[in-house]
Amino acid sequence: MAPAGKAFFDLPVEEKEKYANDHAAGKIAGYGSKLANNASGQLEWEDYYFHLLWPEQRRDMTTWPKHPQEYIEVTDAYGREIRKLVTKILATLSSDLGVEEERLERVLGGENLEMQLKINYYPRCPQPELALGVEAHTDISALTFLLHNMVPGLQLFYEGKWVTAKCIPGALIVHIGDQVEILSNGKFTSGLHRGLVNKEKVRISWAVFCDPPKDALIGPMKEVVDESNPPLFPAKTFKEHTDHKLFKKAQAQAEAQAAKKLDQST
Ligand SMILES: O=C(O)CCC(=O)C(=O)O
Ligand SMILES: [Fe+2]
Repeated sequence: MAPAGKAFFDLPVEEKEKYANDHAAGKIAGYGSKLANNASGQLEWEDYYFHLLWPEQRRDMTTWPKHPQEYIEVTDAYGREIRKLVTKILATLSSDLGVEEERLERVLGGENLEMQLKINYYPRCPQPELALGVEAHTDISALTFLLHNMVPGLQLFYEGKWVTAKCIPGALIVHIGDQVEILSNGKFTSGLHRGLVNKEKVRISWAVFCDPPKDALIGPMKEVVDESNPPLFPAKTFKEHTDHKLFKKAQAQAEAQAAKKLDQST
């Protein structure tokens, strides 16, 4: 799957632009480019490709790249393997929480559980200290599965500092996302992480986000809440959780911009 994904980004720009997304028109799937200042004033710089991978019957194949030729077949095969792994991991996490094995998968939508693929392409950056590929965040997903092209750049915030993830050939990195943190009432935590750009090499990562359907109600599960463990999060639909997070991000950006203006005018 990795060579097929990389080959897409090696295509001429005109070819890639045929798959361009259009957020303003509500078309979120496809090829996109990000060059923006984040809330801390650092430049975010990456290209990406985003499309739905699961459930199979909801895929829109017009949003999947047709070049390279093997893209669809290998990405489909990868998606099937990840889907099986999702069931296994959710069963293990459910057992750890002392609930039935199927419990987490069921609240996350069961058959309707979604997987979105995002391929991140971080260009070489001559001054990597001035730019970030993806700013510090936790994933809004339930789980995230990450593969990358062995160029270091993924960092996790651990015990008060940024730690660079090791590059282990063939290893799959699994993140707990916000939805599992909420369902477990904080027993599992959604890890803060970021993606750095590299001075010498292009970095590519493949993230599969495993999400509940938009209308699924996600709150701390009743089995993990009691008098001494009151709910730490309000129950909301996945869409409401997403909108809230986007709103807070936009607010932080606006505040940072305002502070910068004030700074410049004094
Ligand atoms: O590039 C990476 O390793 C991380 C990307 C990431 O965190 C994301 O797309 O949510
Ligand atoms: Fe992430």
